[in-house]
Amino acid sequence: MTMAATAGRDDPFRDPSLVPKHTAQPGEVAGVPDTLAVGRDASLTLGTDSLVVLDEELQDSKSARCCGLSFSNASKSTRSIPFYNVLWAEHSENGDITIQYAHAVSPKVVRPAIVSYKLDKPDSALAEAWIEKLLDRAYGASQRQKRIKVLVNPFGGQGGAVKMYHKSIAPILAAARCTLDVEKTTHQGHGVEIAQALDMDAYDVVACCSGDGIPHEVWNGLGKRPDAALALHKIAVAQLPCGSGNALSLNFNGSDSPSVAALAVVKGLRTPLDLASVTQGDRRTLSFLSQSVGIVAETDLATEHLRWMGSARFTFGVLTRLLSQTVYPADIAVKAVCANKAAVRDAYRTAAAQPPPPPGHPLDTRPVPAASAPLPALQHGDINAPLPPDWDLIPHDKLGNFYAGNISYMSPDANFFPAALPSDGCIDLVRINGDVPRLRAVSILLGVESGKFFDMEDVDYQKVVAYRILPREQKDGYISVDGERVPFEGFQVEVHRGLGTTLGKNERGLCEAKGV
Ligand SMILES: Nc1ncnc2c1ncn2[C@@H]1O[C@H](COP(=O)(O)OP(=O)(O)OP(=O)(O)O)[C@@H](O)[C@H]1O
Repeated sequence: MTMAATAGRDDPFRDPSLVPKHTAQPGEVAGVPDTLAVGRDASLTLGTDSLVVLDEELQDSKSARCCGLSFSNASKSTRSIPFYNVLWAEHSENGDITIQYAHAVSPKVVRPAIVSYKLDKPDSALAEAWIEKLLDRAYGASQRQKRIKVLVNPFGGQGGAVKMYHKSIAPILAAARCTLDVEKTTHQGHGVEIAQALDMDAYDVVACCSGDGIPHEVWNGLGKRPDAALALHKIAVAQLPCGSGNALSLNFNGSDSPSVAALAVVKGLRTPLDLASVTQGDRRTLSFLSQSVGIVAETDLATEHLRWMGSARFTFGVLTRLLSQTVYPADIAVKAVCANKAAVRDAYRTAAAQPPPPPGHPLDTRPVPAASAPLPALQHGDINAPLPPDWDLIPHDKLGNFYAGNISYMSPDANFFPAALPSDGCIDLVRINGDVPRLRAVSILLGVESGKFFDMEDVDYQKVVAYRILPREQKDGYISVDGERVPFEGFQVEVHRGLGTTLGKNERGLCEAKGV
């Protein structure tokens, strides 16, 4: 991402007043100058992608260090702050203009910083109009001053969520003038209860300082309400990564670093997200991330005792099972939309080539559901209904990995579903046989990290709108829905296009991942 750290690369001799003029966008205040003179030798200019601070005193002023500006090259008098990093700006009666921004301390850490200057001649109308223009560039179509219900799971990840929230997240949200209502989860399922009772008119976002478990609970809580469709549409669920699995943040904030994710949430665009109904027994659960049966589920859920290994735990777990060529027989029926990789790639490229909304226009153009609309009815029945006549139940005797994903990244180095489109109404389904020769199996595992996975011949990859899977010949085993263990019995999944809402960086609503 472009951050304040790039400031040092700017040409120190460039005259910011010569920065190409930005074309006025609808809603922008016409006639407001891009450059404000702030003192004898200083100016603030709205450049193409950043706010350019020209200040002769930056060359030797140590006091300006408290402003958080970078002094890697003390001879420079020009610094730029990417608009993306600008959090807030305001002015006082006596002509002070104060700009708060997220300063990149390192690629994984941003901290709030301030630049403050006095206008040459106090002019409230000018200051106000210029600040409006700056905030317009800084936020674009993203809502300013979001009202956020923050849920902190004190036991998420290594148990450091409360500390991470106060140290890395809250300062960024506060600097952006978000309205915050913070609550710690006190027990399992608390996220469901909070979302179920949430005052929908009081918040725009529920941000979870947690792993993927709390977002899963929040979407399910919203889904239990009598006004589920409206609640899922109105309330964006985001993650401020503080857990052991932070896939939601990796895919939409482009990072699993708490402070960088906080900035992404501040700047996030409302992004429609498919949610899938998983029916099992007589239960119906919403899934935003994944369902897995076989090697991934077993590795994820059966290796808790290896947590001390950190991220190597997963690789180790998969390797031991690959080498023993474990199979997990099942009968599977799918309703496919893209039945082969060529069709999948085509669908991805078509979506990725769509023009983004015009500047200032929202990405989310879904119609608002009626206030009384509940969760959508199942189009294909549940797991207990007869198999829809156009689905075939196909025996998979050698199944090794059954993995269905709604978004791309499952963990930091695993872009497992590179073709995933968050609101295409499909879930991406990967199937790999468990009896592939060991060396090839290992190369598949390595292919996930290297990005070659999708094209490997042993990897079956489809886009489906619904499926049913019935495990066979195993007394017990592991099934994971969004990383949580569910009973070992058959289940059916049906995708609801754009039923949920998250916040994302991508102007086309795509995941922050390399596609296909
Ligand atoms: N105060 C609490 N005490 C015990 N469990 C809680 C509490 N708050 C939340 N939980 C539960 O913790 C689970 C995991 O949460 P989360 O996803 O935040 O963390 P994680 O570290 O990524 O998860 P995991 O333990 O699954 O790896 C959720 O199922 C949630 O219900």
